[in-house]
Amino acid sequence: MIGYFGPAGTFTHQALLTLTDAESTPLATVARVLDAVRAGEIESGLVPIENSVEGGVSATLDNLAAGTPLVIVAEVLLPVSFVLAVRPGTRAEDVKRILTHPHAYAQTRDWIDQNLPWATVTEGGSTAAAAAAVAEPDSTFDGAICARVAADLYGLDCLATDIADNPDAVTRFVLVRRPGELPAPTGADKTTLVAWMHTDHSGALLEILQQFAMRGVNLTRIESRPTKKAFGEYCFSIDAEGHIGEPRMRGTLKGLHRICRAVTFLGSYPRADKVRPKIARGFTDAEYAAAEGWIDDVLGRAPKER
Ligand SMILES: O=C(O)C(=O)Cc1ccccc1
Repeated sequence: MIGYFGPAGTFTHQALLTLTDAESTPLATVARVLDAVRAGEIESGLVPIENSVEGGVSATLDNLAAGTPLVIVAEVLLPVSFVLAVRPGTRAEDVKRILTHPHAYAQTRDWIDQNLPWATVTEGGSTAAAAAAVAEPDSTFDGAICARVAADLYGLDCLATDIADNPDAVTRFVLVRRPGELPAPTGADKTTLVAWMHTDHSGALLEILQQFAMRGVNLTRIESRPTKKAFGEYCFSIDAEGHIGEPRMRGTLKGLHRICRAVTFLGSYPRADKVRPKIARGFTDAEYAAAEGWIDDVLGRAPKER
């Protein structure tokens, strides 16, 4: 059973339908999805992690960083487009109170300011939960910013469609499981991790970045997040190109383990866009293997199984 950030009609639900038609169940918050996976109540869970306008989804990044480690086994990229959904009969001038998810508001803020300057916006739940709340006859909310499917599902009318400030917005979702066998390397993979650095010396972040740079490993996302343990203390949430099964990435992870206070490995999995990294001279698997072979020769030992 796959859990997803619900209820039915969320963008996460749509992302899930592009991935599989396996049996699924909605859960009301990102934390509930991740905790249900940890508890073994569901096999895997799909949650939003990043979008092209707002950046990282803090609820997901922080829960993955701090909770019992889970691993990402797949990612989905979904173009998102928003509608303003209302109970049938509601006119634009009647839309005084809007309910939506914080990331949906962040992506439609200018449109709301320009078109409904009298409206106040409340952030909470998911976009589909907002649509369901607006559909209640005695709802205190007049409109929801959500996906068109959510408006249809909860019997609402669309007062406006395609209201995103940035029409090309894309959201990335990840499917997580309890740690176990990892997806095999495909040559177009990503690795996600959290680096908890020592804070007692200068240059600690530079040392972390060096571990990637010196092995030709490109980053696709890096964000500092508060550790929530002490004011001013941060960890780094990182996505990098490559798979832990590849020597460049293994070396990077080993290097990070040596220099960091802790490293939380959050998975190596195929990239949704299937983009293969450009591997610079000196960093290919064959060159790593040749270097190991050379050491074996120098030490006069039989080549190891690699
Ligand atoms: O609330 C939803 O529908 C979600 O799945 C989270 C979300 C919100 C806004 C853009 C993309 C994903």
